[in-house]
Amino acid sequence: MNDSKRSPIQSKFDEVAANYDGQRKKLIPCFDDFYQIAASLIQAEDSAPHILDLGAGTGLFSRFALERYPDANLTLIDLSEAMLDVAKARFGADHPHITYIAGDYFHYDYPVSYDCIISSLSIHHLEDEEKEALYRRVYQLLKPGGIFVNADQVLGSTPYLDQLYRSDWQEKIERTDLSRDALTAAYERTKLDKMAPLDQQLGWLRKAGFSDTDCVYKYYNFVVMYGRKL
Ligand SMILES: C[S@@+](CC[C@H](N)C(=O)[O-])C[C@H]1O[C@@H](n2cnc3c(N)ncnc32)[C@H](O)[C@@H]1O
Repeated sequence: MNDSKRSPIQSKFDEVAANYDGQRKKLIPCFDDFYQIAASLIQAEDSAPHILDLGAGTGLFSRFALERYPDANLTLIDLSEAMLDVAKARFGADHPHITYIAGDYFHYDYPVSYDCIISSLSIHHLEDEEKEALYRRVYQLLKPGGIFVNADQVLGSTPYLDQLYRSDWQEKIERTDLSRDALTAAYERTKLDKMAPLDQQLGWLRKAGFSDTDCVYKYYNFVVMYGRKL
C-alpha cells in the first residue's frame, strides 16, 4: 500500500513484521506466563469454537488458541498485511478454518458472532473512548456464554507506579542481546501507546455487560483481563 495511506501503527508494524517473532520473548519479560495464562482462559463447549483475534499480528496468541482448540474456526484481523503474512506462513494461507482480514478491527463489520474473542498487546493502541466502545462491541459480538480475553499493557494507576513499570521494562530489555536498532525501534513503537489504567478498563468491561470480569494475571503493567457474557 502507498505509504501516505498507511496509519502510523500500520507502518510501524509493517516495518518490524519480519523480525517481530524473534524479538518478542526479549521484549516481553513475562512472555511465557503472559500468553500461556491468557490461552488457558480460552474455553468453549464446542470443540470447534469460532474465535476472533483482534490485532492478531503474526498470530502469536492465535497459535496458543489453536493448540487448545485444533479444530477452531479462527479469524485473525490486523491493520498490517505484513504482520498477517507472517501469520499466513505460520498457519498456511489456505488453511480451511482460518480467515485472515487486513483491516481495522474497530470499524470492521463482522458477519457472524463468536464463542471467544481474544486480543494481545493491541487494544492499548486505541484512544480510551474507542477502547470502551470496542468492549461494548465485543460484548455484542459474543454468543451467550462467550468469553473475552484481553492480554495487554496498562497504565500504572499513579505516575510513580507507571514510571516504576517503565523503568523495570527498560532495564530488562537493555540486558537482552537485542541490537541497538531493535531497541530504538521498540522505544519508538511505545510512542504509539495509549494505555489506560487497569481498574478503569475492568469498569468499562463491567459496564459493557460482562460478568466475572477480572485481571487474572499481572506482571508490572502486563495484564490479562477476562470477562464472560452470560
Ligand atoms: C504489538 S502487536 C501484537 C500482535 C499480536 N497480537 C501479538 O500478541 O504478538 C499489535 C498489533 O495490533 C495491530 N493493530 C493495532 N490497532 C489495530 C486496529 N485498530 N485494527 C487492527 N489491527 C490493529 C497492529 O497492526 C499490530 O499488528
